[in-house]
Amino acid sequence: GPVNWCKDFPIANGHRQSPINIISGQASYDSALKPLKLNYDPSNSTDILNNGHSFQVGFVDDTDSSTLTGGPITGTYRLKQFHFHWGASDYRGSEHTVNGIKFPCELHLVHWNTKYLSFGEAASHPDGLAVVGVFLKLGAANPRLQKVLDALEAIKSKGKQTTFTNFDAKTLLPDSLDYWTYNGSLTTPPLLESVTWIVLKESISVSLTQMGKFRSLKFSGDGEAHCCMQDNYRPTQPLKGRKVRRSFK
Ligand SMILES: NS(=O)(=O)c1ccc(C(=O)NCc2ccccc2F)cc1
Ligand SMILES: [Zn+2]
Repeated sequence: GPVNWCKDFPIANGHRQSPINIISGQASYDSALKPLKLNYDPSNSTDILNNGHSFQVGFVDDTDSSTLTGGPITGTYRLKQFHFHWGASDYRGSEHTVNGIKFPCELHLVHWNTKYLSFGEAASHPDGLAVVGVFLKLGAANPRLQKVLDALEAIKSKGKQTTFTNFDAKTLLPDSLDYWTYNGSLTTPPLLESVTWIVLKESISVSLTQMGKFRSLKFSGDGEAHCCMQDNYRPTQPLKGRKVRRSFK
């Protein structure tokens, strides 16, 4: 788990590790930050996969049809996948926290800079990746999550994958695209310090029942001892002098 990662990935103790606790009062407003532009083509979604530490919905990323532009980044970043992190209880599960507050779940939309040839190549450059983080807050059932959650029946255990087409990732976003942004890393090994983080201020809702569906997944593969997929979040990491900016007054 996270405590041992530094043995195999010394960058775990690096200077721009993620996630972090966002202290809203210390985030400085930057009027130079542009509005986020997320243009996602629903026909680009391809599959949903249980990769043994989360589940992810994959997108075709061989053209600029599902992109992130504007915001704190320059150029065009392509959507590769989205996935979630969640807890065993409703009081933890998010990776980023706000003023010490944990959410039960956090969505990550992962994009890579098209100035590089592929995601893998981009992941090794400081401006290679951009991840949009969205908090999920306990409340009314979120109908926009339902299609994703219903697909989990088919990918209960590690390594399971099924087709997942015509999904519009934009439907998972809150009304406001106000955000905090800072320079960070992947939150799972290889923990590469190549991510411009864009964490939305507004959350989307998730119900207790829907959280139960996330927790019904298994870390384990078929035939292995059943191990519920939960608490798949990394604890917050030291800021080490980084500045967090905000796009909103
Ligand atoms: N939780 S997150 O920070 O949003 C995050 C996003 C993507 C990855 C990933 O793609 N790992 C595999 C990987 C990494 C580097 C190069 C190729 C890869 F497939 C890991 C963490
Ligand atoms: Zn993630």
